[in-house]
Amino acid sequence: MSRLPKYIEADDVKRVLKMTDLIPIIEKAMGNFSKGEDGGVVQPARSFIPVKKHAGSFIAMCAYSEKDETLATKLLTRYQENAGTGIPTHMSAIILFEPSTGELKSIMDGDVITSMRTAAASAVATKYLAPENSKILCILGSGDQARSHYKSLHHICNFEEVRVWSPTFKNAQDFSSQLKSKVCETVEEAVRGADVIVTATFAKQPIVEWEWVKPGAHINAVGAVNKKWQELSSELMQKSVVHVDSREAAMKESGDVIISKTEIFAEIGDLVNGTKEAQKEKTTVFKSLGMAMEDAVSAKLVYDKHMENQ
Ligand SMILES: NC(=O)c1ccc[n+]([C@@H]2O[C@H](COP(=O)([O-])OP(=O)(O)OC[C@H]3O[C@@H](n4cnc5c(N)ncnc54)[C@H](O)[C@@H]3O)[C@@H](O)[C@H]2O)c1
Ligand SMILES: O=C(O)[C@@H]1CCCCN1
Repeated sequence: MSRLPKYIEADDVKRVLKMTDLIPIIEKAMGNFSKGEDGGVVQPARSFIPVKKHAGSFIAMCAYSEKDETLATKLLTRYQENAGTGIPTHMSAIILFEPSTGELKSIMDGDVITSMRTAAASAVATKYLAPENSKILCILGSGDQARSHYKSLHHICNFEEVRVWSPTFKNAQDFSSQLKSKVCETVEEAVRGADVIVTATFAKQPIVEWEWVKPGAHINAVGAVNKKWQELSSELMQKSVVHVDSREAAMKESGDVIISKTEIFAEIGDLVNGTKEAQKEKTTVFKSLGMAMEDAVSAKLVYDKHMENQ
């Protein structure tokens, strides 16, 4: 008997997905991922198809987690030139299967999950790596990820000040009128003295320099997902203790890691599992690339909560 998969639209994803539920689930998923075969996660390298004619990319990301009983793929487009047109720069759908039978369970919006699970992964990194009593948050970029990070990181630290910088001043002003923050005119002004820094931009060349960063600060570097792009200077990468979500992906996809030839200290999952020690007192970087595994556990959470309400 064939059954129709459940379609779950963005508003319904938003209604059931709560950051307080998501952060611990992503933390556990990052831990399982870093256990290798014992973690029961299968996550092949993702495929990028360049749509050169239109300056876009199509990305396919698949994962299975035995422990979480979830099997899913996210299909996503990234069209940077959509910025300012009213069409988002990232758009996606997640397809969820039942691992025990292979049945197609659901097709759901992937945009809300991409925003929230990326910010949740940075929240996990920040929990382990931010200096004690972090008070100043700096956000570079004012788009979708900048906004979701503003929300997720407030679950981890009691910030007294949030600073925002964006290449288009008006975008930073709009951000600040919606999410309480101070607009900065330069990256340097935003970064100096901050305890936690988020880089969530489409920069292709480094925008943050080592000398601006407060010793011991923690940086969540979310953009520059391309082997030729950098958000952080090579000096900053080399002098910081660098963490990633997936070593394998970082060596393949991260210009911040590849160009700087920096040494990766740990995956965030290693900190979760206690196999590597978090060095909170040092200047730390979490180079985030995003994992299919994060989408798969988030999609299962959304599906289960959505079906409870049916
Ligand atoms: N690590 C992950 O899991 C993950 C997930 C989703 C998105 N991303 C990446 O995060 C970044 C932000 O994504 P988003 O969804 O917020 O995009 P967005 O389009 O909503 O926002 C992009 C931001 O970058 C700024 N920007 C554009 N060009 C720039 C430049 N040359 N220098 C500095 N800033 C520039 C824009 O003004 C805007 O504030 C992108 O690089 C995206 O690919 C990473
Ligand atoms: O993990 C993700 O969902 C995104 C896809 C776009 C590039 C950055 N990472």
